[in-house]
Amino acid sequence: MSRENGRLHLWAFLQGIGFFPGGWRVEKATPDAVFQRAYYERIARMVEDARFDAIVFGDQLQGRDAAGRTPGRLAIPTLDPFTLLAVMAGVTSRVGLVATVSTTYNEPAEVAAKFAALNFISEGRAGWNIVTTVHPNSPWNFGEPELLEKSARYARAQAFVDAADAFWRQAAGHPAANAADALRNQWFDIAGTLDFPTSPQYRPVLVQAGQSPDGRNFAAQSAEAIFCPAPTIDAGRAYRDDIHERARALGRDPSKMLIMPGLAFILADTEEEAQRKHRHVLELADDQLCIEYLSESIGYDLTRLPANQPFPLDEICAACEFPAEDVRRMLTPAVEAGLSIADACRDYARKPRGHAIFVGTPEQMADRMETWIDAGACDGFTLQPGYMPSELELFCAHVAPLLQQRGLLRREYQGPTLRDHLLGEFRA
Ligand SMILES: Cc1cc2nc3c(=O)[nH]c(=O)nc-3n(C[C@H](O)[C@H](O)[C@H](O)COP(=O)(O)O)c2cc1C
Repeated sequence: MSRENGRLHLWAFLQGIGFFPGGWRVEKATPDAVFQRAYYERIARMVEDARFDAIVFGDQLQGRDAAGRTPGRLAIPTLDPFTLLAVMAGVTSRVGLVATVSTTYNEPAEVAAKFAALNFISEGRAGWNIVTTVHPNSPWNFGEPELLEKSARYARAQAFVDAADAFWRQAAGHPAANAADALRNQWFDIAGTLDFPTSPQYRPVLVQAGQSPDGRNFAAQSAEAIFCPAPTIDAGRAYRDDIHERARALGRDPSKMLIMPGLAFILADTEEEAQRKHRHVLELADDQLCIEYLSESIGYDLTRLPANQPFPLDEICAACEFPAEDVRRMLTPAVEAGLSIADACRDYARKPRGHAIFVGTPEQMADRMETWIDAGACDGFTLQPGYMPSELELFCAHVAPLLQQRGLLRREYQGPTLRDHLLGEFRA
């Protein structure tokens, strides 16, 4: 990678209101803005000025109030990523634009065509975070009773991506070697009828976040950038080594895939002030909200249970919608520690989904990022602002310039496409 491109990659994972479940209640938060075009335009310009590689939007296919379990307070909707990214493309010229899209509840020709559109109108800045959908309520929105089993979801994902790739290659005038396979499974038959001009990036950058063996193999096979939760340097290094080993076994060059662990953050001028802000955002998630939050993550209505008692593990595992063994593994430590439901849910809401959390000053955050990069724990970070937009603003204004001064982050983009930002070289 060219030095001018920096050693550290930055992606902004934007979840509407931010990372912490109580974040939308912070005085500086602007939850209403997630419905306004100007908000997305401003964020896109800010992130590009700070020289991020890309902006990413997630994908939630489940009804958040399914089974009456998670009433209104968690139900802040996520808007369609393609629409938001098209708006952002209109006010920027370099930053990458990544939409998360499921391969379990879409069809390849349709998804390939949407990404082709985003890639054209952004002049080669599109990326696809490929997910297989984990929430067990999602199938209800697609007329299906239950989620496909995980290895079947990943097998479908691989065939889906092959078919989409055949579409993009054919559209770019380079029929894929595997086009025949794609045609055989009857998923792909329209690209040949289209006459596309050449795009500066023939297909979107492929992104993945597999954790299970099936998921990691899929990521190692297909992804150019990979998200993961990594709470410590050792966890990051172990994940990166594992993916690199899987990639080598598949004949891929590991230097062509970036490992980007999630990093949530709260910033302030002093460490004490940052700690105070962190405590405040945690306090804003009251017991009721924390119990609803964990309820949604395991697919079981914990609000019906006495909050001052421990989890009745057998009762929950017999009825929860997520796989019982995963839920048992997740809740057992709290039961063994003798925690009440309220305390365990509060703990969970403090560290959502196992991601690393940084609380401190811009200088400390730059130090920490540099340490992780130097230790080979990652190639960059998928940043998840503690709440929006103020924490992202602080990062762009104060941490990004420090990273640039240290030669870690590009001062200028080296090329026009998202793939250029990842690899520091032009690859058509
Ligand atoms: C940073 C990050 C963001 C993710 N975003 C989404 C998302 O928006 N939608 C989704 O269905 N899954 C999302 N996932 C879940 C992954 O796709 C994946 O299912 C998860 O990491 C577990 O891996 P496994 O599928 O191999 O078990 C995300 C994971 C990570 C680490």
